Amino acid sequence: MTLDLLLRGGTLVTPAGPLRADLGVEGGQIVTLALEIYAPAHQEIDAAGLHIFPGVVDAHVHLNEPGRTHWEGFDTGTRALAAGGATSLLDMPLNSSPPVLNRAAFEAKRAAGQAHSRLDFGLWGGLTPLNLDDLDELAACGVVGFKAFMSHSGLDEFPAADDATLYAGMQAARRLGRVVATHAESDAFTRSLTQAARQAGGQGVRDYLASRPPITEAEAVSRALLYAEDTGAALHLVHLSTARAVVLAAEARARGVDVTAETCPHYLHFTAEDAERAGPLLKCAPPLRDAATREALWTALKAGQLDTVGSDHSPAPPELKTGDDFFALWGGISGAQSTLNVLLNGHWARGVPLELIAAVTALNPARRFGLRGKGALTVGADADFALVQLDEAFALTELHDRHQANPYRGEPFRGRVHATYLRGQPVYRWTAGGAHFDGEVRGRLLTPTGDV
Ligand SMILES: NC(=O)N[C@H]1NC(=O)NC1=O
Ligand SMILES: [Zn+2]
Ligand SMILES: [Zn+2]
Repeated sequence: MTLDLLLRGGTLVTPAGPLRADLGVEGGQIVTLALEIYAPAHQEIDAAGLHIFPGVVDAHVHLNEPGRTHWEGFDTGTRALAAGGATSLLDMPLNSSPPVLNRAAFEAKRAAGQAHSRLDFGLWGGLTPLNLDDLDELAACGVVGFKAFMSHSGLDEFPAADDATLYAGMQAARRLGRVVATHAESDAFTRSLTQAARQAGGQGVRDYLASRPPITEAEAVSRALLYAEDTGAALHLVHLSTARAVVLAAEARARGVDVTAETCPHYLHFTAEDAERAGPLLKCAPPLRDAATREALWTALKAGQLDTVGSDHSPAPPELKTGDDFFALWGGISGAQSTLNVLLNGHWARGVPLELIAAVTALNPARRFGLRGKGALTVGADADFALVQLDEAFALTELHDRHQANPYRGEPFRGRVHATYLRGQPVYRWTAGGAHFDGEVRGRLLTPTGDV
């Protein structure tokens, strides 16, 4: 047997911890793992001194193609993801246009992904009052789950799910064997607090932060958990920004609710004070919180109470991030490239184990969304991995997403991604000469196997 590729001398980040081992690839899959592999190979890579992470499965990105490719698209978005060590992504049903609310919109986005995605991609369908009748056909198309907003989404074409819609959507999702993901902020709270702030003439960053206090998240999370408990649906709480919400999820899980919790790198890396300084680049919903909350999220992560970390990469053109009225600016953070790096900073500064980083960025999202062959460095899995020089310090200056403005620009990190491989082929390589992307587009549609 001649292997296609042999990685020699690296340290694999396995679920049981870092392990010095060689890794052999054939036909795009990992076919052998051993302390030393003697089989001949067409290509050998000296991975001595490098850590090999399972490719990041970013379950929360907004690539916005078709329809808003000038905000972000599959080509630029997947370049940034690959440079950050990602090999798979799950794209949200908005802010592409039309949003993925039915079969035709699914097919349009699938075609765009197949034409332009450098990475394997799965698609979320939307759950809104407009498309309860379309959930069955979206499931048949292969959506990984249904995403609902419990407050205004920022786009009128993707209306928030009222309580009855969310409940009915969960009943359908349970029947269809799909996860429901919620953007859990209370519409009643956010709407009235926003209105009150604006009526009082508030239009600054502090006014915005104050209009979405932690109770707006806790209240919506509680309601979503109650509905999941009642319907038996699988619930994925995206972008939790407070430890209180994480605790609510953990308590529900302890009493048998099928719930997983995501946070995002920006809640682990930045604070409200950073937002006050940096302004529009750090506008997001839920908003950034204080330093104590950030610390509590790291603690929850280390305690295993956060299942996944997704980027919620949601960029917009500079003109939508410019203006005096902070409420009117686009809310969304450009973070596709930096998820693994934020977590590696947590490894260095807070002792987050490498295998936990691999779990929240790869294994857990792959399992939760039924992505067979993804998420771990095991024999039979797709040969998706990132080669990382763990102790290499650098400032993030080369960003590959569509727009240059990025809150992570210049941030100090330690742990540089030197190469990313998808199904045994390089998609990204970093050398002293700079970044190199493989010319070919090979992304495949990922559909859930059903074991959610
Ligand atoms: N529509 C959209 O991308 N919204 C995202 N942006 C953000 O900051 N929070 C979100 O849910
Ligand atoms: Zn959201
Ligand atoms: Zn999002």
